[in-house]
Amino acid sequence: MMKFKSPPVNSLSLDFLTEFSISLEKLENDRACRGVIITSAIPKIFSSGLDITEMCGKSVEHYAEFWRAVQEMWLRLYGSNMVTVAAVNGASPAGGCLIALSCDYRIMAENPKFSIGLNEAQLGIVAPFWFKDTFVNVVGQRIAERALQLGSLYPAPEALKLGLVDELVPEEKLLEKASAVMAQWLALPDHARQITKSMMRKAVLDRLVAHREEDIKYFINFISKESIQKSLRMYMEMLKKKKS
Ligand SMILES: CC/C=C\C/C=C\C/C=C\CC/C=C/CC(=O)SCCNC(=O)CCNC(=O)[C@H](O)C(C)(C)COP(=O)(O)OP(=O)(O)OC[C@H]1O[C@@H](n2cnc3c(N)ncnc32)[C@H](O)[C@@H]1OP(=O)(O)O
Repeated sequence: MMKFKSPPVNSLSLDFLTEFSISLEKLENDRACRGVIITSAIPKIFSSGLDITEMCGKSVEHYAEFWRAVQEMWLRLYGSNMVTVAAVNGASPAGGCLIALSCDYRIMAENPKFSIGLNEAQLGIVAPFWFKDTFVNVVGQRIAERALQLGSLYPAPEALKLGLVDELVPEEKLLEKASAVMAQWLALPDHARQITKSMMRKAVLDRLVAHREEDIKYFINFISKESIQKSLRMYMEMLKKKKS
């Protein structure tokens, strides 16, 4: 089990992403480890997505390093040979949703206050093609098209209806259920499951691998625009104001 614990909201900073990728690599190379449950140690928050402060007012070099770390995390998680189960025990916007979408199975606490989705459009930014591909592979083209354009965040019951998560359980049963799902998936021979998983995901993974440097350039060019920086600053201010 991997429990995110980066207060206050498990935002995906460069350090967090680097540590996450290293942990995944270690588990992947451990022959005794066949599966991982991903959840959060922070009440009410699974992950608040990419750390917006990493994308605001930093150097081009920093943006490149940060974006490479985001790519690396996704390539490792989406391409993992292990069984991956997301036990979503709180809010899961944007990059948090990407992590859940990249797992093989998603169980969410049945709390309508917890929402999940790729809300990038609401911040005035664009979900990259590989976020979009991962989303389409889970919910299909039509739902993804609408959800991405509107930057929708769905409360848990709606997320279930759309197939964005596979099931809802009472919060106190979340880990028990995740373990039961893991046992069910691990009951199959690894090689058959792994080859099947790779067959289903390879095209989408290969697309980023083939365009990785180009994608970094796109990101830098996009995020460095003054209009985008302004949108992000306003969004951060809005988050802070919401508190007061
Ligand atoms: C042509 C172009 C083609 C292609 C494009 C190419 C590239 C693409 C370019 C860009 C794509 C970039 C992709 C980004 C994906 C992301 O993940 S963006 C992040 C989106 N995340 C969010 O919108 C979540 C925002 N947060 C919240 O909604 C709430 O904080 C949350 C519900 C998670 C928790 O609420 P609550 O418990 O009330 O906590 P607070 O809101 O009070 O937050 C506590 C403090 O944490 C700070 N914070 C929250 N989220 C973030 C974050 N994601 N990053 C950094 N900091 C965050 C918040 O400001 C509070 O700070 P404070 O205590 O006030 O100092």
